[in-house]
Amino acid sequence: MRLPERVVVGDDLLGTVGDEIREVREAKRALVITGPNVGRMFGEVVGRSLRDAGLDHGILIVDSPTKDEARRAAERAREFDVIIGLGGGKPIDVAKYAAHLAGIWFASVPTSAAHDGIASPMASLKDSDAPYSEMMSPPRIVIADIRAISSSPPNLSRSGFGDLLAKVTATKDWRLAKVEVGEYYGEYAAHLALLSAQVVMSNRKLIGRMDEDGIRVLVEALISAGVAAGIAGSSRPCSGSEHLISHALDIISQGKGLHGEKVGISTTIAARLHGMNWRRILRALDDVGAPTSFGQLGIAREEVCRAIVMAPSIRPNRYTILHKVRPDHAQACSLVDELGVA
Ligand SMILES: NC(=O)C1=CN([C@@H]2O[C@H](COP(=O)(O)OP(=O)(O)OC[C@H]3O[C@@H](n4cnc5c(N)ncnc54)[C@H](OP(=O)(O)O)[C@@H]3O)[C@@H](O)[C@H]2O)C=CC1
Ligand SMILES: O=C(CO)COP(=O)(O)O
Ligand SMILES: [Zn+2]
Repeated sequence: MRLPERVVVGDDLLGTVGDEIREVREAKRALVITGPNVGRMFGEVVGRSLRDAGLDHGILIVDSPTKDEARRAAERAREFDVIIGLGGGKPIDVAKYAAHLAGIWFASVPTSAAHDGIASPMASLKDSDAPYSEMMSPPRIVIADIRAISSSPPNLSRSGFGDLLAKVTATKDWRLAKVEVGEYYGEYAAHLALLSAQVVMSNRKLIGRMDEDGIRVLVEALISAGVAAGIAGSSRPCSGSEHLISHALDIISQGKGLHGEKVGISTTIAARLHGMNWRRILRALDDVGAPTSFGQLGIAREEVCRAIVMAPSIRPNRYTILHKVRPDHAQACSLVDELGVA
């Protein structure tokens, strides 16, 4: 099992990043990897906290989560003892991969609650051979500043809610794979991932308000889901057929919609194929104000039909309901029409 050593969740933590880093391990030089907007918003406060804690630091702005970008970051990181991934899923994934290549540890400092990669040991890099995550090491420390995350645009938190709902079908797919193809099924990791979905489902009204109380529930659930992946040793408890549809859309409809938005809507399709209550998933998305149709993300019906057909070929060795049903184009389109998610 690969788990973070320390997880700190609370208010106004960005100004304590330097002290937290020093608390976990002796370090003299920290490289902050962040995005352009987040760097502008929070780079200074984090930089000051590092200086105050006696750490020299550099800042690297990354635009896209590619392996090329992560390799460049790893080269730069050779002059540093620790990498800090500050921002959304993309800089955190680049930080994770760069730390892995450079052989140093890294800290995850999320500024949004849009995905469950905050505490997970996986990174998704976009120019890799495969359009899904690879195993790395988890962050040694996670510092989640609820106040900063609560001030992020609400569509980011709604996306995180969608990424968590996915655990309902991801864990169902995992159990199916045990029954149909004899895959290892981790009962504990599956229950933990499912719990993160159940907790946000039952707190959806609170989360929908997007205040600090609701965001805290969401962030803790995202961290828990990442821990479930750390326990399983793969993203299996967090990613099933719904993620395959979203990965296919990343290829077919590049740049449209956030990861968790696509995953959330795709969860209704996966739930329908499993014979589960898909309307409940759709209502939950609606209750927090998340998109309930691909059209809202600028993705056309035809693109969704093609993504459903493509999805089973995306990832070898991860059996899901899509591998069992293998919908053809006409069946995929009628599924989309039945659910009204086009
Ligand atoms: N490793 C894993 O286990 C997982 C990885 N992922 C990956 O994560 C990525 C998706 O992450 P996601 O966070 O949705 O996308 P991004 O990292 O692209 O973040 C989306 C946008 O939010 C902005 N942002 C972040 N925080 C704030 C804030 N506080 N205020 C204002 N704007 C903010 C970012 O700014 P800026 O431009 O500065 O970056 C960016 O423009 C995908 O690549 C996906 O594959 C998803 C799930 C799990
Ligand atoms: O997004 C993820 C979990 O939420 C990672 O899943 P993948 O391994 O399918 O990329
Ligand atoms: Zn995901």
